[in-house]
Amino acid sequence: MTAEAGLPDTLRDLPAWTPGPVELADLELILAGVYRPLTGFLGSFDTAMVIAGGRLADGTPWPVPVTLSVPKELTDHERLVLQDPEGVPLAVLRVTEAWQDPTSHGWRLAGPLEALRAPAHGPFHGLRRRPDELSIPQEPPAGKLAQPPEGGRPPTPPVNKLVVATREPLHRKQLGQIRQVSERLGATVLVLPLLGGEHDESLVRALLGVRRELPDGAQIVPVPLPVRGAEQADPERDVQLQAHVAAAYGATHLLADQDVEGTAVPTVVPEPWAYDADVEVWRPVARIEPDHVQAELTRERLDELLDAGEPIPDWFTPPAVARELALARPPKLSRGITVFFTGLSGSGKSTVARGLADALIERGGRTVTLLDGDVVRRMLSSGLTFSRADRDLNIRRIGFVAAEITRHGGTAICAPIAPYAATRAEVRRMVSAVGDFILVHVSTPLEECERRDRKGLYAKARAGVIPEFTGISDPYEKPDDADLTLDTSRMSPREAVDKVLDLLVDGGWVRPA
Ligand SMILES: Nc1ncnc2c1ncn2[C@@H]1O[C@H](COP(=O)(O)OS(=O)(=O)O)[C@@H](OP(=O)(O)O)[C@H]1O
Ligand SMILES: Nc1ncnc2c1ncn2[C@@H]1O[C@H](COP(=O)(O)OP(=O)(O)O)[C@@H](O)[C@H]1O
Repeated sequence: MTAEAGLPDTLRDLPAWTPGPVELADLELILAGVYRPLTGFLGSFDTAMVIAGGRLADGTPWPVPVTLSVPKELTDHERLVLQDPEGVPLAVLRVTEAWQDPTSHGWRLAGPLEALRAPAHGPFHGLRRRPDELSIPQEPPAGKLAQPPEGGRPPTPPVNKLVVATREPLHRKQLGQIRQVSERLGATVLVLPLLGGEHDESLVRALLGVRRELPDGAQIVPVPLPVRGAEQADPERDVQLQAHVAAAYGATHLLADQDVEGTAVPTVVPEPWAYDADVEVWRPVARIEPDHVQAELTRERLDELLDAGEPIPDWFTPPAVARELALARPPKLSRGITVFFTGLSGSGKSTVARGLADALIERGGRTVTLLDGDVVRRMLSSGLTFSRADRDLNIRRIGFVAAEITRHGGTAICAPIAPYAATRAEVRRMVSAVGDFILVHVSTPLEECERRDRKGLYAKARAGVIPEFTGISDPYEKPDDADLTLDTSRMSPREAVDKVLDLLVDGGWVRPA
């Protein structure tokens, strides 16, 4: 890595691009040597071979396509600066191939990377380590040192290293299993929190909170390894990638839920454990008396307890972990939520949204921000037109603000037309990552909206004075994923508001009146 200086003169004229979150994580791991033998992003042939058979073109096993998407405009340059989301240059890509993905037809660039600067890390940056920065050699666990042969050099002690790569906190069961496996293998333990979710800091805190319950000397090193997109989300290949990462960090074994063949280091699947409720300890199922009661807390039950704000039992997880679970999934009554109205102009979105905001404020207990279509157009999105691109940008801006409000436990009520399903889905994804999202389709028929014509816009649209008018000369894609549908030609505004309130009360987000 070069020193923290500005961009070298020779690179200033190169085009720059900010890769997506998974690609940035890949870039960091390539530069850190964690993805060796990869030295850059893959080309079309390597990618096809990896997808088809889990091997690079030269036969080296590699589980997932590590590729870089770019807009077409960037495909005819020899070099490209890759930067972080704040625009800080991280690396230079020497382009060896520009290629088009055969399925999505999106453009990709391949080629080796040259590091410019180590990526800046936020919270817990002090824990990050590249493999070459780990404190090696590590001491073998006490009692495992072989005796030196007489007169000869002492042999290097066989040191096993168990890597536990996880996107979830460790509960009492997993902690017991890790202690058992590491003892059996005579292994030191390295926990790799796999970052890339909305609750990264919470995950790291939850793992630091159980440090004392891990085998002595266990290290915790966060590694950016987000879950890949749907088309690549294959649990076996994820384990294989984790095994590559583990190998780079010197692992001899990787703890896994399932045995996977051909991994870079062997996987170890712990034997099943359960809570022996009679003697109040976790232990291997095989060692629980047949007449004893075994307990487990399912994921569904855990979520129910968290949603209701009820305590997580101490037998299941240590208090430090329970605290983090509650922070990552707050009780529904205080969890952030976005209620997103969509529908034609004049369908009643603003009227119902305003009525809902008033009702929630009157009840108390929730902070409310109303992002009405017209108001947003004046403030956040002034200057935007009603072209498809501008409407999408407008909705994304609303989604961004709504997601921030939701992240901080607020209630965002949005009421734009939002005519395109794909953009609405994008907003649903953004918000759902940090809280809850409810889509309300105000499905009032066009004829009724046009009859109301509160602002005289339909008349102008029919006369051709306003072009690209939704429902007249521009499309509206009806949602098929609405959580509630309201046809306001058949109900009063009060009834419409009550239907949304009922949904919020039934779902647990709002206290019954
Ligand atoms: N061409 C065209 N098409 C649709 N609507 C138009 C247009 N020109 C102006 N208006 C007025 O703008 C309001 C819709 O803005 P939105 O931001 O909600 O639209 S979008 O979601 O970006 O499509 C909409 O307000 P509402 O009636 O509250 O929906 C209209 O008053
Ligand atoms: N049940 C109802 N819900 C909402 N609006 C209604 C209803 N019945 C009649 N209206 C009237 O329809 C018009 C809807 O306008 P508005 O709320 O601004 O719609 P939008 O925001 O979708 O453009 C208002 O004049 C409102 O009084």
